[in-house]
Amino acid sequence: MDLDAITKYSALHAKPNGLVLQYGTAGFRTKAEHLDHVMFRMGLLAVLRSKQTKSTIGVMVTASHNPEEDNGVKLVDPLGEMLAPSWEEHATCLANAEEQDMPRVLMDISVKAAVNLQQDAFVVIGRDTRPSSEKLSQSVIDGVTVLEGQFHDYGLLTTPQLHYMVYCRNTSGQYGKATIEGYCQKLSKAFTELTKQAFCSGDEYRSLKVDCANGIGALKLREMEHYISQELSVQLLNDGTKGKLNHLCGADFVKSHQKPPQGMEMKPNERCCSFDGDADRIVYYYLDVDGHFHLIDGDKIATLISSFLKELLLEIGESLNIGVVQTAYANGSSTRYLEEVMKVPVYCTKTGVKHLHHKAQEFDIGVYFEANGHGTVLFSKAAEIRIKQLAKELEDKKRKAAKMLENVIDLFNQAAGDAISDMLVIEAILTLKGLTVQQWDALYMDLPNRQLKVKVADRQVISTTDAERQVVTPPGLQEAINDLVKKYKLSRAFVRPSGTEDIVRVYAEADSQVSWDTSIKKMCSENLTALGSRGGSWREKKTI
Ligand SMILES: CC(=O)N[C@H]1[C@@H](OP(=O)(O)O)O[C@H](CO)[C@@H](O)[C@@H]1O
Ligand SMILES: [Mg+2]
Repeated sequence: MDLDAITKYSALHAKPNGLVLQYGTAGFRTKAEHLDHVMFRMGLLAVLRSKQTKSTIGVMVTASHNPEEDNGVKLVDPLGEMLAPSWEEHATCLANAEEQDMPRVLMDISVKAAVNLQQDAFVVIGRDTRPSSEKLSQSVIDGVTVLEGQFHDYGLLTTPQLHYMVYCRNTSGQYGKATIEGYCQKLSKAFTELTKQAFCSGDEYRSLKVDCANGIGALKLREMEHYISQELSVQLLNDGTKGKLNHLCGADFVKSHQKPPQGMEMKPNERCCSFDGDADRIVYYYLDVDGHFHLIDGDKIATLISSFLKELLLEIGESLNIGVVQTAYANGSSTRYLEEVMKVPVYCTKTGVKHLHHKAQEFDIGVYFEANGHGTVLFSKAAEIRIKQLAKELEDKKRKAAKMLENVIDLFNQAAGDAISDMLVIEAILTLKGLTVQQWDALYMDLPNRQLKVKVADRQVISTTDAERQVVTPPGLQEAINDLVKKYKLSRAFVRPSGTEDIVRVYAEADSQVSWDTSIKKMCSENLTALGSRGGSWREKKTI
């Protein structure tokens, strides 16, 4: 390690004194102007991680659904997964080291993690469409180069596409070709094969309006468009030609405001969807004939997908185990429907896709989605081999079902939740099952629910257990929630500190009772105000 060169180049990406950031659920995220040193240092860290794992490591420059002025960065591990927790800690230490200490901290990390500095390193880089992203990704490259790592800059990519590239490169192309063309070809081939099997694919199944949040999703869906145009016509809105990234549009806006994005003209019963700013989340929605807005979130996406997979497994008569992974934010109706009607086991993990992804790896087929629309399906290697074998051995209807499963495996991005891939899966399932968006929505009725953001002096005084569903500290808070919950039917409430914002999140759901709403607010003001609350605002989903 050439410490002189590192010191010299680091000075060109100097850290503002006193700035402290944490590698959180989604990497580092803050105002773009504070991130130059973080990018340079993440370039350095990616080289160390690459040397340690003897694999290609990814660096994605994006702040997903945050406002355009923000930016962020996250590292992608060898099989396209999120960075390992011990390296998240290294990332935080390195980003926060004051300028003069940085080379020493870097050395410490390489010693602690037993990095062989003689090993070659290779880093791939992608970025979203934010005005600040190009310059910031250049700072990542500076970090990689000063440690003599090699790199490939993919330029503009969706976050899941970068995960895909990393996965492809570390499996010698077995997962697919590590190019945009390879990505489009793999997905479109699986999509075409699948939809070919449909009996009915009338016009209503063939067109879809997509709100691209004025982000990278628009560019990448355009590239995919001509590969799938025979089967599906997509109309792109908020494609970045006029509006501002994530402003009044995108999956996060639609999910949290429960209304259509700006720029989307919807006819009754027309199927529409929204991507978020880096195209790793998707939600669907429509207006009914009375003009009421209906959101179809990650929970209902997981339900549609798992019921389809279960039917195919029944058809081929193979007892592969299937599990659905959710977080505490999943609507109680979805959990009940999956467990009681579909008889699928459901598991709850902490918030953040890395937790869901990890749990989903325990099953032959692991379906995971956050309510906000981030998710995918993972197939174990053994399940994949078995399905491929059955697609050759079985006959007639069984063979057809096995072939469909084979294509479904290829259509899902198994490295990360992917709006483009999920959209194609959903469109294929709706076509194959001959379902309209209303029929899909009618699988179950969401319980009315609320989310509240409360500012407190120090959100870390709240600690939780049981996948964040129970409060441990401060004392008394869980008892207050228990007292409240037992008075209402089908009610559930929990409080946890956010991992991405300086706030505490309160979630509550119950069947329709006006007083529940008032009671929850009262509980919050009595218990959270004691923590130095600075008030909060309800995000309404449905009126109780
Ligand atoms: C309730 C909610 O939607 N929480 C989001 C949000 O996490 P918080 O820790 O709740 O701030 O951002 C995460 C990263 O994007 C996402 O994974 C998660 O689902
Ligand atoms: Mg995102």
